[in-house]
Amino acid sequence: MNKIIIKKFGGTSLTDLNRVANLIKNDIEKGYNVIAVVSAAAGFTDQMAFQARQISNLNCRQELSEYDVLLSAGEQISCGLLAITLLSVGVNAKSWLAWQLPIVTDNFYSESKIKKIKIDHVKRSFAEGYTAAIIAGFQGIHDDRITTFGRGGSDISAIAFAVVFGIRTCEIFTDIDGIYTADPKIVPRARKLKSISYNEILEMSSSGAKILHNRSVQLAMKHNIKVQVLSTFEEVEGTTVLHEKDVLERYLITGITYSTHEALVTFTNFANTLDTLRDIAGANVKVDMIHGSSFLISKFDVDLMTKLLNKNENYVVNNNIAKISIIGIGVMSNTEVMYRTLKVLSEKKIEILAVTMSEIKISIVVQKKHAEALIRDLHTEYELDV
Ligand SMILES: Nc1ncnc2c1ncn2[C@@H]1O[C@H](COP(=O)(O)OP(=O)(O)O)[C@@H](O)[C@H]1O
Ligand SMILES: N[C@@H](CC(=O)OP(=O)(O)O)C(=O)O
Repeated sequence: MNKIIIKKFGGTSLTDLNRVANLIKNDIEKGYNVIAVVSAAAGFTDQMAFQARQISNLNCRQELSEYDVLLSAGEQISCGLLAITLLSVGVNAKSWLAWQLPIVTDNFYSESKIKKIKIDHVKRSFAEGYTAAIIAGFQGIHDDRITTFGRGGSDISAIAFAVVFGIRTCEIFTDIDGIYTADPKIVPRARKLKSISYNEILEMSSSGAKILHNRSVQLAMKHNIKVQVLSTFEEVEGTTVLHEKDVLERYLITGITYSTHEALVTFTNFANTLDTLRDIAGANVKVDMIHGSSFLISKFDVDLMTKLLNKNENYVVNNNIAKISIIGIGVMSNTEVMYRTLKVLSEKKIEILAVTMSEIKISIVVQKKHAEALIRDLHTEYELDV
């Protein structure tokens, strides 16, 4: 059997099927077989999620199971369209949905984890002369029901296929030519990184950088898979994700990210805060950055929290906040980073609503209206601008 290459195409790439098909065809002409993991076309999953949330808060398992049926639809469309495009340019391609292989997961609808992937069908198809296997990303099955892995989860599918096929490299194709020190849509002078460590990109993706799903990075790190982030539209060197010891460049700060997906909840009666936090955590709501009598939760969980706290009115919810994270190995032990961060905040007269630190990340919560300019100012302060 030919050697296999794994390529994942995100939603932003699938707007140009001919380009994607050409990238796959080039590898096949060089003698490889290709496993192409696909997402839904950009915006499709968002639109489905929006429609579902107009109908329901999706608080019960049965609804979440149906939500997964809906959310996984876009990947099926991409599979069919890409396979037809490949066949039309002479590539012997075949598409595979999760149930056909199968990709077996646990039963946590909308946040499921892969337990097992059966690869016999794909192997057999290559043996029969197919050269491209198009796999629907982001989806699995549990007891004959469709599951999904969490938004952005087709990166997880791609790395999982690299693991089960024993392939050491996984190529992630997107609309940008690599990982930058900040989102270039916000910081036009952001710098492209040649390489980045698993730990740093893990912190970046957990703190709002969309570029890779954090669980895909964990999986790649665990199985020693080199991840390459590449552009679908430009043939240039991308960014490689690897172990810290193999990273070439080193800056004081590796990247700055921001997220507006959280709400800041502040209790006016501090005495109740601990009991309340216990109840919230017991209801499976993730609590982040506890700061005095304030804490962060996902905006999606605000309704659930409000229901849990129906008798308690001693709190306020602020939805107009942003969490800015400064990431770099050893940021906490280097006092210079905190000094320079506080200097920028005080010069710009920006109030800190909450702050946390770890050895690799400093996160600060500020009013959302300050966030984008603040990221640019911090980026300049740390001499990251190109
Ligand atoms: N540090 C960063 N480096 C590169 N891109 C970033 C970064 N932070 C955020 N992004 C954004 O991530 C986008 C790619 O992610 P996404 O839209 O989910 O792609 P895909 O559809 O391929 O999965 C880029 O267009 C870019 O705006
Ligand atoms: N279509 C899914 C899965 C995914 O991974 O998408 P993308 O690769 O475009 O981020 C989503 O939008 O969440």
